Amino acid sequence: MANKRSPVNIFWFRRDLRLTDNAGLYHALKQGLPVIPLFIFDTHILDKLPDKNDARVTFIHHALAEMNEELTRFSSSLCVKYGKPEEVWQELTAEFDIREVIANTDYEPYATEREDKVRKVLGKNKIPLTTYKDQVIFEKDEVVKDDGKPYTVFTPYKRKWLATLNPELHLKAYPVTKYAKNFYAHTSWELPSLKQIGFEKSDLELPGKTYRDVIEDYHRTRDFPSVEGTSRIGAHLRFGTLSIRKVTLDAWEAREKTWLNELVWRDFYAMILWHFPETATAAFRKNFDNIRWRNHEAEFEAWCEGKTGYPLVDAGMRQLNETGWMHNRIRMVTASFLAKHLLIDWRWGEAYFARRLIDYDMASNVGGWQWAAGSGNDAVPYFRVFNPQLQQERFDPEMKYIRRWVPEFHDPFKYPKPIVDHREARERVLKEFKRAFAG
Ligand SMILES: Cc1cc2nc3c(=O)[nH]c(=O)nc-3n(C[C@H](O)[C@H](O)[C@H](O)COP(=O)(O)OP(=O)(O)OC[C@H]3O[C@@H](n4cnc5c(N)ncnc54)[C@H](O)[C@@H]3O)c2cc1C
Repeated sequence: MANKRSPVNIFWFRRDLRLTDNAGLYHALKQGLPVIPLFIFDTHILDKLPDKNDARVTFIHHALAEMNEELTRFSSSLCVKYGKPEEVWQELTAEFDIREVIANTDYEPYATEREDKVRKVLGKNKIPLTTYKDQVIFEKDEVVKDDGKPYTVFTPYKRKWLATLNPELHLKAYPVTKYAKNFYAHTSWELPSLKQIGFEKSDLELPGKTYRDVIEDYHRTRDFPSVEGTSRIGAHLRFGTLSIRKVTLDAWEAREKTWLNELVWRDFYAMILWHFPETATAAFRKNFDNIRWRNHEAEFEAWCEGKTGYPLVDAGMRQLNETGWMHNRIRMVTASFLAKHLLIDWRWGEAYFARRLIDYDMASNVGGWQWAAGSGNDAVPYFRVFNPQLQQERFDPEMKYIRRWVPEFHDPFKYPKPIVDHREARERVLKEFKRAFAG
């Protein structure tokens, strides 16, 4: 073990919980000083989680345990702290002779704010904090319009993204193990249990890491919620337990490119949130802020519980509540139903998804919600109101998905009548949207 006062670098894990192909970790180890691998259970985040069996916390804990196991190969272990990051860093600067802190960039507004605070603490001790791109293929201003402004429409963004991509350069793996001998030698740090950080193990099944088997057929199967036609790797991309470079390389090398398109959407929404952080809570199209949302609490509750009387909407909400995941087609249908049929503020729905989705990602969730509500930068036109009945006929024609999640849908004694009439709801929302846009 290195002497406590001999110089070290620290690599701070956040949304990059893996030891392979990790940009920042590679650069940290390559420098030569012993590198302490650090993770902080951030109480600013944990204290706000209402469910003590939150599956995301179980997911992270599981990923940390796996990394710890792998680190024993290099006679090292994770240093895991619990608390407010700015205070934890204060303690770490007193405990170790830190020469540099290295991390991968986290683009969310809270992460940026947190980093600013930590930079101040480190700055007082003259310790630099260096960050690397790892979470996306292209970040910030790497894919922008010819005039240097950010794209706000997906299709031209995608065209430029594809034209900019050099797979040998942008998708190349970082060979972390080449310098693994530089991990700080220390095997006795303990990973706190879930209970020690105030949580319980979630009962939800955590998603697997396989995705290759869906790529070739994705364009045919992706819209049918009863088919296992999508990868379900969102949580692994969210927490970095899979490398976005490796996943994108596999998508790039496949014959069928529809799935690659989805990964570009992910970069697109991350870029939008970075350039327009205010859209996390405000409509991208400003005139949407004039809408008088009805915000009917009992109707919102019925939507959350999957009791709207629209079987496809209810199936989606029950799938979300019971598994922590919902199929993309049904995310669109349920989101549109809340914002348009019920005229409930899209932010209520966004917050509910944020609480329930294991793959919750602020950029994609806000992007998806604003798209469905019509307030987004490249959204579905405001006057297009998904008809849940027609959506069911097209995408769940044999009602397999509905039968799975709402088995009582045909029983008038057990299943509620529709909470709103489709035609009336459509007229109501169009009237309100027109009023809001005229004012
Ligand atoms: C209202 C709404 C809310 C959403 N909230 C989230 C969210 O919180 N987190 C999230 O990762 N995605 C979100 N999405 C996008 C999409 O629904 C999910 O990424 C997808 O359903 C996850 O399932 P999968 O992993 O099987 O995806 P696949 O279809 O297998 O796609 C592979 C990966 O590509 C990315 N991706 C796919 N579709 C999109 C998309 N439309 N936008 C951005 N990235 C995409 C995801 O990382 C996904 O894991 C939302 C969409 C809507 C309409």
